[in-house]
Amino acid sequence: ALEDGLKKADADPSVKAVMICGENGKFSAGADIRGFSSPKTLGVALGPIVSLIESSEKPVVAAIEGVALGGGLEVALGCHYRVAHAKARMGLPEVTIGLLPGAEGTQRLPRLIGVPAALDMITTGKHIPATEALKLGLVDEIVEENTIEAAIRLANKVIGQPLGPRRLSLKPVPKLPNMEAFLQEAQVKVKRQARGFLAPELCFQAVQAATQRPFAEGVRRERELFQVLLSSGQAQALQYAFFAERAVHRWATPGGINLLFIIFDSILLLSLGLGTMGQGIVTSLVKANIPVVALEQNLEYLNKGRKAVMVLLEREAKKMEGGAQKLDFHNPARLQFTVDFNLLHDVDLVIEAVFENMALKKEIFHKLSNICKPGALLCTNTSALDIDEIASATSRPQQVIGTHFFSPAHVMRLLEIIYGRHTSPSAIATAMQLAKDMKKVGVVVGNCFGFVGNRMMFPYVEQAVFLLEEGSRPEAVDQVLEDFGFKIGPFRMSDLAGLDVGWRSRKGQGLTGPSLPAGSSARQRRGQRYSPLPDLLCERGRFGQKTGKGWYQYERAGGRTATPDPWIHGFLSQYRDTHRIETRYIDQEEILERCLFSLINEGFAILAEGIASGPEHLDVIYLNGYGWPKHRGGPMFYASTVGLPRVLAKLQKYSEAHPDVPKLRPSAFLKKLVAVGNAPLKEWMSYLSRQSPKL
Ligand SMILES: CC(C)(COP(=O)(O)OP(=O)(O)OC[C@H]1O[C@@H](n2cnc3c(N)ncnc32)[C@H](O)[C@@H]1OP(=O)(O)O)[C@@H](O)C(=O)NCCC(=O)NCCSC(=O)/C=C/CCCCCCCCCCCCC(=O)O
Repeated sequence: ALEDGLKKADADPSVKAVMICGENGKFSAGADIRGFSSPKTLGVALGPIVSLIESSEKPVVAAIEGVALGGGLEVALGCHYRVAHAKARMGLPEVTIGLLPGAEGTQRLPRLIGVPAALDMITTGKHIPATEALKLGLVDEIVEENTIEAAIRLANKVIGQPLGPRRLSLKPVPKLPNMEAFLQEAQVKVKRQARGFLAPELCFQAVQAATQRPFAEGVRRERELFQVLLSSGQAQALQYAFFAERAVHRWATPGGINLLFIIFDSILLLSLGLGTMGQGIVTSLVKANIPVVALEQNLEYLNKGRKAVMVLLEREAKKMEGGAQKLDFHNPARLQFTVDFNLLHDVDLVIEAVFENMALKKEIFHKLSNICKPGALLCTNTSALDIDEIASATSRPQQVIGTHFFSPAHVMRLLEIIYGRHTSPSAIATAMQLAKDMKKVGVVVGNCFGFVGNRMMFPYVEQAVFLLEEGSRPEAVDQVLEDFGFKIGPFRMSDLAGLDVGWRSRKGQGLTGPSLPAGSSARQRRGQRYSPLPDLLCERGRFGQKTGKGWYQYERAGGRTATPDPWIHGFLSQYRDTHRIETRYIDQEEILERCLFSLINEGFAILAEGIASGPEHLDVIYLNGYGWPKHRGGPMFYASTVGLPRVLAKLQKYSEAHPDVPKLRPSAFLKKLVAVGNAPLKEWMSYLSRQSPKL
C-alpha cells in the first residue's frame, strides 16, 4: 500500500508533497515479528520501498507519533524530513529480537547522526525519546500539539527546495578523527557484552560496512548479515522470548476467566522493612510514582534505611535527568519514613520485606491483619517460605500473596507473584498490575518450596557442588556456564549472594547444624546424596564476597574481583581423600549437561504439578531473574531446541551413574513428551492429563 501510494503521488501532478503518518497516534512498531518465522512474508523486502520514498521527486515528511521502531524508523529515515511529537519514542530494536535493521537502517542512520550514536542505538536496540532524537539530529522538529498538521506545514514550506541534501543514501558518513581506533574499541566492547549473542556483533559489522563501502555495497552487506541472523536460531529464541513475556501477562483464573487488572491511581503503599530488599522495593515504587510509606521497627534501622534509599533515588534521578519524567521523592505526600505502626490503618497495600524467618513473618502478618483496613492487600516478599502458613496468621488469607522481588529490587525486572490456597483472583490481579506499574515482569506461580525460580536453581547448584566433589574446580564449572552465556556461573553467584544465606536455610531444614541428628552420614541426608562442602566453607567463615573468601578469594572483604583460590583447591583434594572419592577429569559437556538438564528436569516437574501455567512462564522467570542468556530463549525453550529425546537420554545416563541423586531422575512429564514424539513446546501443556488443583 505504501509503495502504491507513493507511486500514485509521484505520478499525480496535483500532488506537491507527501506526508506519511501512522494510525491512532502511532507511527509504526516495525515489522510484524511473527512474520520472521513465516516463509510467506520473507519475500517482502522493505528496503526497496524505503529507497522509493527517498528517491521521490516530491518532498516526503514523516509525522512520528507514539513509536517509530525498527522498520517503522527505517521508513522515516527514507523520508526527507521528520517531525516528531514530544512524547514519541524511536529506536532500532531489531538486535533485541536477534536481527539487525534489514531495510537499509544500518546504512542510513550513521549517515544522519554519525557512527557513535548510530552504533549505540543499533547494537543496544534502545528506544530514545523525541527530545534526544532532536539533539542527535534524527528528527528535524518536535511538537507538543498536532504532529500531522506540523508535518503538513513543513511539507508545504519545503516544496520546491532541492531534495538531494535530504537523501541520506547520498550523504557521506560523517568522519571521525580516529574512526579506525573508535571502531576497534567499539567492537571489543560489543563482543565482551554479547557473550555468544550474535546479533550485536553483526549489527556492528553492518555499521562498519557503512564506514567502509559506498551505500549500495553497504546495503548488500547488511542483507547478507541479516540472512545469517535470520537463520541463526538465536533470532527464533529471542522472538519466542518477546511473545513469552507478553503471554505471561495474560494470566487467567482456574475457570479460564481473564482478569481485569485493577488500575490504581492513588494507592498508598507501605513497605515494611528497610534492609537491602526493602530499600530497592521503595525505590522502585517511588520510580513508579506510587505514594509510599516506609516503615521500620526502630529509629536506628529507619535512619540507616532512609539514607540508603535516598542515595538510590538520587542516583535514579540523575539517570532520568533530561527525560520527560521527574522523580518526586522529597515530597512527604509521595514518600515518608516512619516507625509508627498506626499509619498502617490507611494503606491500601503492604509489602512486607523483613528477614526470611517464618516465626517473624507470621507475627507481623498477625499484626497487619488486626491493624490494616479490611480491603488492604498483604504481600510478603519471600524467596521460598510457605505463603499458606504466613496467611494462616491472618483473618484474611484471601488477601495474602507472595511477591518475590529479586535483588537489587530497583534494577531486576522479575517479580514472582505467588498465590496461596486462599488467595483471591482480585489479589492476584492487583499484584500483577503493581508489577506492571513498577515496570516489572510479573509472573504468577503456585506455592511450593522455592516457588519456580529457586526451586529450579536448587538442582543446578547441587550438581555444580557434586561436580567439585568428583574432581572439578569452581572456576572450571563457572567457565563452562559463562561460556554458555550466563553472566556469572553458580560459584561466583553464590559468593555474590552470600554462602551464609543457603547455610541458614539448610540449618532451618535440619540438613546441617545443631538440629542434624547425631550419627548422620557426612554425605547422605534422608537417603539421598548430600554435599556438606558449602557448610564446611561457612563453618570456616567463608561467606563469599562479604568476607573476602568463599569459593574464590577476593582482594578484601566486600571486594568484587574473584580469583581462583589455591586454598580451595587444596581443601577439595583433602576432602576427596577424606571421603575416598576418586578424582576424575570432568569434561565441559558433562558440566553443562548435569547443571542445565537437572534444572530443566525440575522445570518439567513444576509444569506437571501445575505450579506454573506453561513453559513460557519458566522461561520468562529465568530470562529476567536468573541471567539465563536471552539468545537461548530460557531453559525450557533451550530444551526444545536441544531436543527432548536427547535431554531425556542424558538424564537417564547421569541418573544411572548417580542413583542417589533424585533430581537427575527424568520427570514423568518429560518422558511422556518424548513418548508422544518430542512434542513441540507450544503443545506441551496439552499432554498433561489433568489440570492440577494448583491452577
Ligand atoms: C513499544 C511497543 C510497540 C508497545 O509496547 P506496549 O504498549 O507495552 O505493548 P505490548 O504489550 O508490548 O504490545 C502490544 C501488543 O502488540 C504486539 N506487538 C508489538 N509490537 C509487535 C511487532 N513488531 N510485531 C508483532 N506484534 C507486536 C505485542 O505482542 C502485544 O500483543 P499480544 O499481547 O502479544 O497479543 C512494544 O510492543 C515493542 O517494543 N514492540 C516491538 C517493536 C520491535 O521490535 N520492532 C522491530 C520489529 S523488526 C523490524 O521492524 C524489521 C524491519 C526490517 C524489515 C525486514 C523485512 C522483512 C524480511 C526480509 C528478509 C530479506 C532481507 C532483505 C531486507 C530488506 O530489504 O527489507
